[in-house]
Amino acid sequence: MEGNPLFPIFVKVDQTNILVVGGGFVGTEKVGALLKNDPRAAITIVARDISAELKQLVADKPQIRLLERPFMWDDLDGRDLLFLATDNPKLHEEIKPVAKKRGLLTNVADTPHLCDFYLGSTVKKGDLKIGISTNGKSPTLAKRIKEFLNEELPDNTQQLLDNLREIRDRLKGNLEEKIKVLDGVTEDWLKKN
Ligand SMILES: C[C@@]1(CC(=O)O)C2=NC(=C\c3[nH]c(c(CCC(=O)O)c3CC(=O)O)Cc3[nH]c(c(CC(=O)O)c3CCC(=O)O)/C=C3\N/C(=C\2)[C@@H](CCC(=O)O)[C@]3(C)CC(=O)O)/[C@H]1CCC(=O)O
Ligand SMILES: NC(=O)c1ccc[n+]([C@@H]2O[C@H](COP(=O)([O-])OP(=O)(O)OC[C@H]3O[C@@H](n4cnc5c(N)ncnc54)[C@H](O)[C@@H]3O)[C@@H](O)[C@H]2O)c1
Repeated sequence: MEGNPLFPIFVKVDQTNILVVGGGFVGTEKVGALLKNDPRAAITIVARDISAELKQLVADKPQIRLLERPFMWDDLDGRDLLFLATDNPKLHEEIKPVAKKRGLLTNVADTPHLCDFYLGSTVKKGDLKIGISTNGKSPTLAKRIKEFLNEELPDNTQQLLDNLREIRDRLKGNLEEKIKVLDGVTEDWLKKN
């Protein structure tokens, strides 16, 4: 396969039932990434020990459930997405095929071959969100591209989006005519900024 075959989607994590197994460094990173995108994210965390940092991160989020005990098979019931982030790779190998059979999409810390999906590096300017993937080749490069885009994207991006929405709502005519006008309005945006 040449190039990056991953299909990007943007998930509504406030209406997704997410299970994170493991509450150490990596578990905290994954929960942090979910909450940074949407503080309403619906997450259950099950871990033998949940770190003080993770407890603090979710302290003001009543929709997050903390289960401080070892993983049990029933924990998979009703989940949509699964993150495996324990320090026990054997446990991950065991859980993954069962999760797959039950139709769950799984991300396994540090184990690309067991992942159904990867997390991307994300850039956010108001309503604009850009997801970056290097197909697992270099998360460090993804981070650098994120920093570059954060720096270079104009500060008026949200204003432009709001204006475009207004223009779009006001425009009469068929879709083709609308696209023509909206293309015209945005043509020089990045060049001017
Ligand atoms: C988006 C982000 C979210 C997150 O998960 O935090 C993310 N990694 C981030 C950072 C980061 N991760 C690592 C470093 C250290 C330096 C380096 O290795 O480059 C840095 C950089 C840093 O921290 O500066 C270590 C690492 N990561 C993976 C492996 C395993 C392997 O490659 O085999 C190892 C080696 C572990 C080891 O050797 O011990 C694997 C994955 N990491 C991914 C995502 C997926 C691919 C995304 C893509 O295609 O680009 C994938 C495949 C699976 C997944 O995790 O979903 C976040 C983006 C940065 C940001 O936005 O700030
Ligand atoms: N620490 C890093 O910088 C880093 C970076 C990339 C990948 N990794 C990998 O990610 C994995 C997790 O690393 P970490 O640093 O988060 O480890 P950690 O020791 O900080 O956390 C492990 C977590 O798993 C929980 N756990 C272990 N067995 C369990 C079970 N049976 N049921 C429920 N919870 C259980 C522990 O209680 C703890 O909360 C490791 O495989 C590691 O190699 C670590």
